Amino acid sequence: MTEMTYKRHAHWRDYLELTKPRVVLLLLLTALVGMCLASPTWVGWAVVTPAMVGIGLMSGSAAAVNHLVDRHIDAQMARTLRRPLPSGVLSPRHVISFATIIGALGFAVLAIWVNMLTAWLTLLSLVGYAIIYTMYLKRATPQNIVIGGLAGAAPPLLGWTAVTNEIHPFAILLVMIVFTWTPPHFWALAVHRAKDYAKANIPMLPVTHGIEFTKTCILLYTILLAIICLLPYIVGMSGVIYLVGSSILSIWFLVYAWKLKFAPSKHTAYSMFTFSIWQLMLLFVLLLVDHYVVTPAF
Ligand code: HEM
Ligand SMILES: CC(C)=CCC/C(C)=C/CC/C(C)=C/COP(=O)(O)OP(=O)(O)O
Repeated sequence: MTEMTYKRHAHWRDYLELTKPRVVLLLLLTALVGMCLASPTWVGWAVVTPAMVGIGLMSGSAAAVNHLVDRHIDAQMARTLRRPLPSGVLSPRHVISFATIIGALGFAVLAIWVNMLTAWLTLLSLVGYAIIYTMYLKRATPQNIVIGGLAGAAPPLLGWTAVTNEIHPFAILLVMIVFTWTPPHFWALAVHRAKDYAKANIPMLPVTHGIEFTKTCILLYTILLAIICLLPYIVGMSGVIYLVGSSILSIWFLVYAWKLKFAPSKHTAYSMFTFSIWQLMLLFVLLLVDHYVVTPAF
């Protein structure tokens, strides 16, 4: 693309948009909860600050690479065509430089001030999302987001290893929660936006297997999620505040999934997508509150 086609000068907000800031904020909340649950007492800002900065920068870098790789398909979908690359506000070269700089900076922060295990695992997540999911899986299989979801689910583990420098089964349990949450989160949106994905020729589940099959998968994953959300209480990681709060959230999410399958209105799919974000956020806030209020040190 030549300079002639740029519509306006780039603004710092365009760079911020490349990092998918709201997604990264929720990822960081899950990382923070991983850090806090890794220790019975407050872990201290000396670990929390560099871990959040490093994980945040590397997630933002992964998101910017996603914008770069997807710029042609983003230009074909109503939801994404106004992004900085398809709208011609930023050039691919700008985006490559930006993603490289913040990605390398994030890795350096983790390597210097946190630990190498966390730095490598975060790099693995970056590669998982930016390369494996975006470049290959997204275009190859309707299971793209299930497998790719592992990268987005990693931050609680990254937070945990930042504190302890080891991989603990409780951290894997937190990863499993986000991993199982991802299909209903995304497929609810994909049902709402199925025509967009079909137009851009992306093999998302509603495009390849139809809306009804996708709704059944959403319901099954939501049931699985409700079961997995009981595990933190069952294994003694969390207490009764978590149990009560998470059960309410699970039932609420199940009602959405049930309604989407058996009694949908025009808005059910999008409302369920919006609720999914609140559900995950509140679930992790509950883990945090419960940890400091009722759960004895393990
Ligand atoms: C492969 C995994 C995932 C896929 C395919 C996916 C897909 C999407 C898509 C397409 C949107 C855009 C909706 C829109 O523009 O209206 C979105 C929004 C969002 N996602 Fe995900 N997501 C995934 C994982 C995650 C994870 C792991 C988190 C956080 C823990 C997350 C948090 C969010 C948030 C907060 C939004 C709202 C963003 C906004 O309002 O700008 N997502 N997701
Ligand atoms: C280092 C680390 C933890 C990396 C994970 C980074 C990350 C930003 C994960 C979020 C997953 C996500 C928003 C997928 C949507 O991509 P999409 O291309 O399907 O959606 P789009 O059409 O909105 O771009």
